[in-house]
Amino acid sequence: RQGTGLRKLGKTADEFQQDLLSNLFYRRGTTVESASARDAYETLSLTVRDRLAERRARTAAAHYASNPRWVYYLSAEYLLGAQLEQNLLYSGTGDLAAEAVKALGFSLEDLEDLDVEPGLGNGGLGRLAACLVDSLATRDIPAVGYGIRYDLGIFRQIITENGQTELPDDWAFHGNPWEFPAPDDRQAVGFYGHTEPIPGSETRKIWVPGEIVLGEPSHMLVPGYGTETVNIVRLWSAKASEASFDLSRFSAGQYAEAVQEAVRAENISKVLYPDDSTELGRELRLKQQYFLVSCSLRDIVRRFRLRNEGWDTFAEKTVIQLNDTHPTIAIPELMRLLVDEYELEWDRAWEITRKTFAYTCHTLLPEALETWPVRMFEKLLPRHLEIIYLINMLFLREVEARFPGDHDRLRRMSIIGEEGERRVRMAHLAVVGTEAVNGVAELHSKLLRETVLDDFAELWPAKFQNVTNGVSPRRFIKIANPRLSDLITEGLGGEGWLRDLDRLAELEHLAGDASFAERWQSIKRANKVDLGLGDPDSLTDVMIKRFHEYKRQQLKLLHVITLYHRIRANPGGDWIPRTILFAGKAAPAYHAAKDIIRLIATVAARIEADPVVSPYLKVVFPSNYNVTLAERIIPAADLSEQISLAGKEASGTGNMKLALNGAITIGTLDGANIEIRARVGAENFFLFGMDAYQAAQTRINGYDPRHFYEHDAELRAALDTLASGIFGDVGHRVAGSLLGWDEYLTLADYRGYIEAQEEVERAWREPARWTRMSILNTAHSGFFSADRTVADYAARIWRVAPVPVQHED
Ligand SMILES: CCc1ccc([C@H](C)CC(=O)N[C@@H]2O[C@H](CO)[C@@H](O)[C@H](O)[C@H]2O)cc1
Repeated sequence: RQGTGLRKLGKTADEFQQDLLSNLFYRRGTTVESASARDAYETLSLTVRDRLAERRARTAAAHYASNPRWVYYLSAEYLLGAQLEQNLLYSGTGDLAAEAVKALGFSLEDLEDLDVEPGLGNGGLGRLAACLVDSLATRDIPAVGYGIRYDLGIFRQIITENGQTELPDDWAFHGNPWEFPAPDDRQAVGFYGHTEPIPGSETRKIWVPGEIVLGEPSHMLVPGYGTETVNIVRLWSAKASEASFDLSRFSAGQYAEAVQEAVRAENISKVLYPDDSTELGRELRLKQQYFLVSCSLRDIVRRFRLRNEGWDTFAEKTVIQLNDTHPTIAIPELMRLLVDEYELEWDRAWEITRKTFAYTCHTLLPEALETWPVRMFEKLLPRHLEIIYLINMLFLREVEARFPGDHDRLRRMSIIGEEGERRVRMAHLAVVGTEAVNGVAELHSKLLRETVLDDFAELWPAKFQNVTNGVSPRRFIKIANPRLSDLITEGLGGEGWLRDLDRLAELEHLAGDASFAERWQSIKRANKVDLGLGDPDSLTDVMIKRFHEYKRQQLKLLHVITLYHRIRANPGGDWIPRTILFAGKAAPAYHAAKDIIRLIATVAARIEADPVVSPYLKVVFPSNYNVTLAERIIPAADLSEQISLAGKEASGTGNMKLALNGAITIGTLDGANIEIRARVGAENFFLFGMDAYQAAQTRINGYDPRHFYEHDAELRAALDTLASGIFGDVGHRVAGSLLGWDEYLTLADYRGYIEAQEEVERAWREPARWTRMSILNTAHSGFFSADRTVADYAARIWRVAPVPVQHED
């Protein structure tokens, strides 16, 4: 430590207090007397950050000394969640902080309410990235997450009777104490322009961009839990090059024009695209993707060349995971750097590139698989299009050799789609240019091999893998549900389970213990009281996820209407009080999903106002679902709704978080539901509906939703009520789409779903049985830890090993 400049950061309450006060004075420039809550929050954050930065310094030293193989995670989205509570837990300073801020006249809770949640993602894909970087650090694996620092994150959602309204999310409006801007690591990124041949070289070209934008990184610390490792996430924001301000126009009074180029440049990282399943093909989105990729690859190459090793070790020292197709342009970009800038031979460069990348696919929806118009590529990235053409030509030669004369196969597999407007198929480029392709749950990976990417799986079967998703047990149990966490720690004799989640299985023998079960139940009730959105003794039935017709929030709505009818038909019946909680955002341009949100809000208000039904049924829809709200809702849930049409939800991760917190799943054989049911036991899972193959067959055989309308009286009554106009024309529209095409076979699965809900009610009437099922769901969900997911990637795709970081002396 001598001469390292690393200050000894005290562990005692006094020393922590000292640090807090000196940060208030020297870094916040204020005094105890005039300190505001924001002063206290910023100061506490810096004081905690210092302790993580100290570990970061030791981590960097250990990584430099061991010259390891690095994992680089490229993702257009990260849903990191609120930072303060996590960093207090991971730095072990929670109690010290609570004491110290009291002296400033604040409580930790006050300050946690000021904590930022960087909403730099849409949903599952973005949150998975956050859970994986957390587990990479916890498993001591050297890694960097690269992303975009959007000024405006996922929109803030307001829910009224008219449905969803979107407001900009200026998440860092008050600044963000958890990041370290690093302007000295800026990278220049080119766009547009043209290419020029290089005399004597048939593969190398010069690219003369028409526009240059600067990428400025700022990194956030990613501490491991119960270990010393602190990795980083590096987020790029677009800056205009110095020369962009047009002084002559300014002095001519053309102020807007003077800054226009700067605005254009900075627009690249201005806002996150709020779509999570339909590509809109906007040029700015492709610009964002190339911006992320170009900055990150230059940074990765800079870090590699610091060690002066030859290019042949690049793929040994580097594995780059592509989080869906969004960063796939990285493949031709690395080829451009190696061939055009570092003058490697094409074949050698291609060998290195293919060995460096791996691709994770997160969807099965055809409309979510990105394809970009060739003409847009030609304009925006002319050199990359040339490189893609050459990659495709050599690839099709390989296919031709393997399947001679099979022209239809060549057309199907080509990276360039020739139907109609010519388009670059990013998923095909991702498969061709990577060493490994994986789905995110067993069924998903199987369907990828059998459907979307079947030709590629036939050509390269060994390339296709499965890595089932996982979630962070620290954020989604320890931080979200401290009561349950403490009970588990008591039951298992220590907190080891937080780093070894399979140990939850030891809870099985407590499932029959009446006092343990009683405490388990009372914790769930206390969490419901905290949530304060419904009667804590009611069955809390939760559907929390992005709105999409394949996720079938519309099916849940049909259940609500059916319950509404049943209760009105028999007001004195022995009805189980139920609180049905919806939460989630819809992409602003996804009108069918927004209709469902609006209809739910209208139905909720009508039930609330109905004296016969409201004593038994309450529909709540808290707005602006995000990571922080998820942490509040999940511990309070009894029933977890995972009712997507089988074959559509790649995995789901909310299903895992809810099961880990003792919620019992009602669901279809889709995504990771299948693996949850296999592990918690069929008797602890409410199953219904067609499986993926039956669903596909139903569509092939010709599906007539009206058949179910005509042959199911309750379904007909529910649809008639929706269409009756009492819920406005939105009800009519939703009923119309279900009776018209019903893309996701909602009506076909209705009766099975209603019967499963009746099974739910029978189980709920036996509290001991329900609590036992709840405990066993938690006990057998250890597999769904993101630590296990990372261990799978590390062993089967990344081939990396942990690098221990020594404790401070
Ligand atoms: C082009 C627009 C776009 C944007 C995002 C996406 C994501 C892939 C959508 C997404 O978040 N997928 C979800 O990923 C989770 C993590 O693997 C899975 O658990 C979910 O099942 C899957 O829907 C697709 C298309």
